[in-house]
Formats: sequence, C-alpha cells, structure tokens
Amino acid sequence: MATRVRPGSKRCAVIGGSGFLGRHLVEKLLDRGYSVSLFDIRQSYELPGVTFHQGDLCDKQALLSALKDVSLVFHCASPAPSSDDRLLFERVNIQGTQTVIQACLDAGVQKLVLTSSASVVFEGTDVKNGKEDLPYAKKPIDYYTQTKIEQEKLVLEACNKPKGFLTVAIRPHGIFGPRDPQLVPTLVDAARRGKMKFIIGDGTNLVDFTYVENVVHGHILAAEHLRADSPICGKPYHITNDEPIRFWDFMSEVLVGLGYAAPRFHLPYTLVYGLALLLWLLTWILHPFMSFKPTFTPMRVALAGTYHYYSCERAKEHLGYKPVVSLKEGIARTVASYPHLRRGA
Ligand SMILES: NC(=O)C1=CN([C@@H]2O[C@H](COP(=O)(O)OP(=O)(O)OC[C@H]3O[C@@H](n4cnc5c(N)ncnc54)[C@H](O)[C@@H]3O)[C@@H](O)[C@H]2O)C=CC1
Ligand SMILES: CC(C)=CCC[C@@H](C)[C@H]1CC[C@H]2C3=C(CC[C@]12C)[C@@]1(C)CCC(=O)C[C@@H]1CC3
Repeated sequence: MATRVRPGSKRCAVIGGSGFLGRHLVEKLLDRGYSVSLFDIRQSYELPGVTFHQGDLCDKQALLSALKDVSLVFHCASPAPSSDDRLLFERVNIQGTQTVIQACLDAGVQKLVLTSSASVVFEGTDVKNGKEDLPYAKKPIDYYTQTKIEQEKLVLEACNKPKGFLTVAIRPHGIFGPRDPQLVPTLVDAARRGKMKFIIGDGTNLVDFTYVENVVHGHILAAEHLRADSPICGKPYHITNDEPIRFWDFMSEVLVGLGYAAPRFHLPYTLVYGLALLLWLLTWILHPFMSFKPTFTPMRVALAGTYHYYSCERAKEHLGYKPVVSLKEGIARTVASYPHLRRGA
C-alpha cells in the first residue's frame, strides 16, 4: 500500500485528458492552479504545467507512473460511442475502470471523479426531467451505454471512507463546444450529404445539450466538495445547462449559424425508427461481405425523436452548481469555432 498523498495537494491526474472534454478540463484545472498529470492512449497537444503519460488505462503499471504524488484523479476516458465495438467497450470501460480503481488505491489517491453519462438511465423512450434516483436502464440502447452503467457502478461502489478513498460520478448529457469531434461534425456531414431536410416526429421533443465549460465546472465542483463528511460521496450527479431545448431547434440553430438550411419536412417517428431497424438488420446480415456504416441507426433515431432531459437540482443543492455559460452563448461560441465547417468553406 502506497503512502497517502498530502491532502489538499494541487496535483491531479486526468485520464482521457487528450479528448474533447478532457482537454477543456485540463485547461480549466491549470487556470485554477492545479498541475496536471495527463494519461491517454494518444497525445493531442502540449501545455506548460501538464506532464503527458502515454498508455492504455488497462495497464496498471503505466497508470501507476502517471498517478505518482497525485491526490485527485478525473477519469474521462472512453472509446467513442460510434465505434459500437462490444469487446473494446468491455475491456476499456469495465476491466479498465477496475484497473483505474486498483491503481488509485495502490498509489494512495484520495479522490476519484468519474465522467459517467445521463444515458445510463435512457432506454430509447421519453425521459422528462429525470432525477438521479431513476433506475439504470434494463435495456441500454447500445454497448457503450451498457458498459457506462457497469463503469459507474464500479466507481460508486469503490467509495470507501474508512480507507480514505472517495468517489463521485458526473453524468453529463449532449456535450457540445469548440473542438468537439462528434456532434457538430456529424451534423454538418449529414447536411452536406443532403440528409438534414427532415424532422423526425413532430419536432417538439426536449433534450439537454450541455456546453462543455459547464460540464468542466461540474467536475471541478464535485472534486472540491468531495470530503468524508459531504453527502456527495459515492453518488451520481446530473450536470446539464438546465435549459432543455427542442432537439430540432438546437440542430437548426447550429446548422443555420454555419450557413446551412434548417430541416423543414416532418417524417413519422415510427416509420423512421422501423426503417433504421431494417437497415441495421441488413448491415448485420451483410457484414461478412461488405462494411457499411449507416447514418440512421435505431439509437440515433431514438436520440433525435424522444424527450431526454434531466434535472440538475441535486448538483445545485449539494455542489452549489449553476451553469456558467448559457445555451445561447454556448451555441454562438461553438458556431464561431468551426469556420472550416461553414457552408462553402
Ligand atoms: N461527448 C458527450 O456528449 C458525452 C460524453 N460523455 C463521457 O465523457 C467522457 C469524455 O468524452 P469525450 O471527451 O466526448 O470523448 P473523446 O473521445 O474526445 O475523449 C476520450 C479520450 O479517452 C481516450 N481513451 C480511450 N481509450 C483509452 C484507453 N484505453 N486508455 C487511455 N485513454 C483512452 C481517448 O484517446 C480520448 O482522448 C467519456 O467518458 C464519455 O463517455 C458522457 C456524456 C456525453
Ligand atoms: C443530446 C445527445 C445525447 C446528443 C448526442 C449527439 C449525437 C448522438 C447527435 C449529434 C448529431 C446528431 C444527428 C443525428 C442523431 C443524433 C446525433 C448523431 C441524426 C443522424 C438523426 C437523424 C437525421 O435526420 C440526421 C441526424 C444527423 C445528426
């Protein structure tokens, strides 16, 4: 057992710090006077105050060198949801998270903050103002979500006050902002291929989209409130913009901001979902002979056509959380950050 790192030390580690959320988190931690040990399977940038450790989080020895003298760990690494690779998700999100917990214990880390996801309770049907006491999805919509559930359970169950090891999970939803490699690029790609003409369903379904700086703020508040006497130990927290918006209004604002037309024509939800299922089945049957990744997967249609927004009251009460960037401002900053994705660029 390693000696405990001095409590209050401002040295922390960010596992997954080369990614979209991870990099924003690292930048804010540096602003707040932390020094950062960044652990990731790939390096995407360099910054003063950051020591980069390249490695796979399933490798405990590699992790241990990154966790030396660290008292606080943020774990925000995951394979991309679009990879849809069951074995990879199980290896990284489940076995890898067990390895992260064991490495934290061996290294004398005192606090572990996990980036989970609000999708852990989403089954493809409406969730309106969902609170943290909703049960985990019995039928998760994909392998990514299934392994995020197991990962969250592992981290929260590892919280052990007598051992001095405290854990908490942040559940963001629909993170967007500058440098996001998923949401805006997928949307623009669909628009450029003429696939953004249609609204699935009546277009009134409300969804949470959360500006990345608010997600970062929630993580740092959780880390700084995580003490043996606080109610947050071993609990999950939704972090949202607290401004649910119609899914299709959000898509339209981003598209119009980048010079593309907003979708206008309505298609019935059940029809599109049924077609997506059929396409998924065909892709599955034909996968030994050809590889094809459809834009319309049943999971994406469910995300685009149902309500899924969550209450962040618990975070407000226990963490003093309040979004620091409004949705309007977040969309404006995001649109301005993608000049290369503008129509005609
Ligand atoms: N982007 C979103 O809308 C949402 C994301 N989340 C969660 O937030 C976290 C961060 O997501 P993003 O920044 O969007 O993803 P991202 O793909 O940009 O970042 C993930 C990072 O993890 C690293 N990574 C993957 N496998 C690894 C391994 N075996 N060992 C070491 N590093 C590894 C990647 O290299 C990447 O830098 C993830 O846990 C994700 O599940 C949760 C809810 C919504
Ligand atoms: C709130 C939340 C969980 C957002 C997640 C982000 C992505 C799942 C979306 C980002 C771009 C979206 C998108 C579609 C589905 C959901 C996204 C991938 C469509 C494929 C839905 C069907 C269409 O008409 C085209 C859309 C392109 C963009």
